This record gives sequence, structure tokens and C-alpha cells, in this order.
Amino acid sequence: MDILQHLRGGLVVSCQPVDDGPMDRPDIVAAMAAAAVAGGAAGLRIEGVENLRAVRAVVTVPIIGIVKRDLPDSPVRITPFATDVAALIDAGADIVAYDATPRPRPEPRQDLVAAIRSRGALAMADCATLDDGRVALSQGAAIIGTTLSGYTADTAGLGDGPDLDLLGAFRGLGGFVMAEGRFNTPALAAAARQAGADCVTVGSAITRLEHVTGWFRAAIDSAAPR
Ligand SMILES: CC(=O)N[C@H](C=O)[C@@H](O)[C@H](O)[C@H](O)COP(=O)(O)O
Repeated sequence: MDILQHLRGGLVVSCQPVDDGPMDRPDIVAAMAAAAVAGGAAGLRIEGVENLRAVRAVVTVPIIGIVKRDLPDSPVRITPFATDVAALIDAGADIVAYDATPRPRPEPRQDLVAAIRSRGALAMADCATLDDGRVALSQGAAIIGTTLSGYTADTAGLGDGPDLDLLGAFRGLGGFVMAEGRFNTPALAAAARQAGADCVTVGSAITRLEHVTGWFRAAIDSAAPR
């Protein structure tokens, strides 16, 4: 299968339950993933090796794997170590995503890309800025995503919506562009496509029940009866 061709024009569903919440179990993540594929997802984004193994057993679509770690001396959370890269690919990841920002980190970005590619998988760069995307492509990443825009000190405070400007700017770099981060409605996913995204990843709005419930709850709380 040509993975990028399969994902082009499609939807990736990120099945990442709220940490330690009631849905945070490999069997539930696998059920979410199967349901997403039944609904038309072209691919999946899965956190954690155990979850990935459980999902790989029930789907054949491309899987973007990540491991999130909370490190004491670095703000980098998404796949900071090459050892995690190997474990994700062994568990069935076709693509491995990593934090592609220039923030202090335990292992250089270039080494992660090399580790991913040397095992025959594709590297997806989770970026916060245009420069992150440019560097990632020069280092051999196959996919650049807007994943971390709004989540670094330099990009914090962008608001509740997704970063469509970065998406448009990525288009000029020439790589495969993933829209990711706060594409919380079908209309925003369509806007991503119009802005030039090759593919759109949606997480919270589909798979974090607690968040979506909170959005509805807040809307109801703030609405006065007529
Ligand atoms: C910033 C960060 O750590 N993002 C994470 C990356 O894997 C996930 O928590 C997001 O859910 C994912 O990117 C999808 O985005 P959204 O849930 O907004 O559709």
C-alpha cells in the first residue's frame, strides 16, 4: 500500500482517550479505532505501544504511532526517544510522529527521523511553526503537521480555533501536509482541506467524550432560556 496515497484527501482519527479516564484501556481504544474505520477513517493516530498493538489486531488502515512522555527536564512530550520509535514500529505503526520543535530535548530530531526511516516507516513531524516544517522536510520527514501550533511557549494564545494560516504556509513547502489540532467540527475539517491540507486529523471532537461533553455542557450553561 502507498501509505501517503491512501491518506491523501482522507480523515485520520486520533484515538487518544483522556489520560487515566474511564476510556483509557487498550480494548476500548481498539473499539474506538474499529468504529472510526467503520465510519470512514482512512487512518488512525494511536498513543502508546500497548494501545497500538491492540488496534493493529483489528484494523488494516495506516496507523500513526506516538508515545507521550512527561519528562522532568524537557517540554517535549511526543515520542522523544528512538527506543519508543522501535517499539511502535514493532507493534505495527506505519508512520511515527515526533515533536519537531527546536525545544530542549533528550535526543536530536534528526536522530528520531533516522530511527524511523531506518526501520522502513514514515516520519511525521508534529510542528508548531513554519520553520519546524522546513527543518523537518530537510531532515527527511514525509509528513508535516500543524499538531503543536498553540501548544508551545512561542505559539500559545492563538485562540480556540485551528491554525489555518500555518496550514496555508505549509503548503508552500512542498511536503505532505497534515492538518491537526482543534479541527473540532466538520466545517473546520473542510476548511483545512480548502486551505491545502493533504489530510486532516481529528481527535478530541471524535474520541474524547469528556471534552465533547464539556463543550455541550458549557454551551447549555451559558444559554439563557428565551
Ligand atoms: C498538543 C498535543 O499533545 N496533541 C496531541 C497529539 O497527539 C493530542 O492530544 C491531540 O488530541 C491530537 O493532536 C489531535 O488534536 P485534537 O484533539 O485537537 O483534534
